[in-house]
Amino acid sequence: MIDHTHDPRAQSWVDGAAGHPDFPVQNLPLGVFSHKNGDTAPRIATAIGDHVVDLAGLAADGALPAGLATALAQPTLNALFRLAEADRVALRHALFALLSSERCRLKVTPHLYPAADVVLHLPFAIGDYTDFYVGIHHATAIGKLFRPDNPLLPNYKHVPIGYHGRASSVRVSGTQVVRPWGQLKAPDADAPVHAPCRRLDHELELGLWIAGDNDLGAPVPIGTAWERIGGLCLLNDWSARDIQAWEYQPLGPFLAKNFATTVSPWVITAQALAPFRTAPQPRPAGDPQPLPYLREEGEGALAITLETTLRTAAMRAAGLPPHRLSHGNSHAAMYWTPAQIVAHHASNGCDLHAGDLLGTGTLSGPTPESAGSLMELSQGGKVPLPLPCGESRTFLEDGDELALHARAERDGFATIGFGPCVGQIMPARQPWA
Ligand SMILES: O=C(O)/C=C/C(=O)CC(=O)CC(=O)O
Ligand SMILES: [Ca+2]
Ligand SMILES: [Mg+2]
Repeated sequence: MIDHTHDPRAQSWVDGAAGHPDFPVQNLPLGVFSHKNGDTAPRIATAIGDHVVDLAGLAADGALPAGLATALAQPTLNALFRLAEADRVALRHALFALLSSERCRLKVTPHLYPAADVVLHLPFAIGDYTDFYVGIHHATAIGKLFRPDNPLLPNYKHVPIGYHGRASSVRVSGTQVVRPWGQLKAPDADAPVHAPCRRLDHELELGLWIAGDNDLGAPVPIGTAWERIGGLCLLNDWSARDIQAWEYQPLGPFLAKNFATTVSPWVITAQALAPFRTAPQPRPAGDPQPLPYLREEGEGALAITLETTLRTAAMRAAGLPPHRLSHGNSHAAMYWTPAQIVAHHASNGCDLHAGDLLGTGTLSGPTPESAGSLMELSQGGKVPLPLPCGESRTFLEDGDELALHARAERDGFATIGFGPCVGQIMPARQPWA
């Protein structure tokens, strides 16, 4: 739904919010923060420019729709996203009015804090996490590296492929990532060794935050699947490629991917993203049409600009900014849409609940510079990438800081950003010594 909250002429009275690259008043993402000093209990917030607004505080003052006060007083977004979509639309409209109208300055100011003074938390208590594989260029490229004769398996164009991930190790942006140990077996070795991962990689993905609930046994029809997407985030499905190559058959990724998954803290709501919905890429001639339960009409796809950057310890020491590793767009990457992912996941009656997290899969574009993992960028570790400071990388080294970025942009609309999804690699621990 596109309404006046998308008017590109609207500006917030909050200092620095007008023209902010991520959080102008047209975005109004939802998240959870606590104060660095003072009261450290987590509270629900929105971001506006370089500030956050405490929504529990605003609701307690009676400045937000009364029916939302209980959900807004919780330490996570689960209760708010269990409510009907209309409630989150009402919240967006109320926040837009409060933050764009100068008359509301006095009402909001007691609840406005500089982003630098707060810490952001995981926005949901995550019940379940599933990762898909809808990036067809990634699936083809990585398939070639794992299975040279058989890159894209015959099911790919019929079924949105996924694997069940692990919710316990999902962390918010900024959390350090400890290099995992695992079983590694070089192709020419007789036996595996147990050692720290040597081929540590990132995966550039979008995360879908589920809204609402469906009962066990009750599928989600494709026509209503978008209503179950509360919002999006960036997701880094850190991947230990050497562990993965040895363990993944026949059941798929396990310890190669469940040691850490990083998400960006702000939920970019489905309402904020409405102007950036577009028709899916037409399927190439000769590709099968989706089965009826996956057939989606209209503007089900998303056009979101994506970027990854890397900063090594040497670059940090030299005061250099992060180096761009890749840039692309979700529209060029996704063979299946967000609604197809949700409808397929629930098509057997699997119940999805508010705060569940679904990863899209790595969103590599069709060109080498838009690859969403180092495995692709370094062609399986064969071609090192040159970096500033005279360094190079095939895979991540200790001290490296990897960041994902995303923006939704379209002529005639204010650009909105996701805020970064960052993780720094820490050395493997030595639990076996
Ligand atoms: O075996 C393969 O082809 C590779 C599988 C994955 O790496 C799983 C995954 O995380 C998919 C993705 O992010 O696109
Ligand atoms: Ca993945
Ligand atoms: Mg993971």
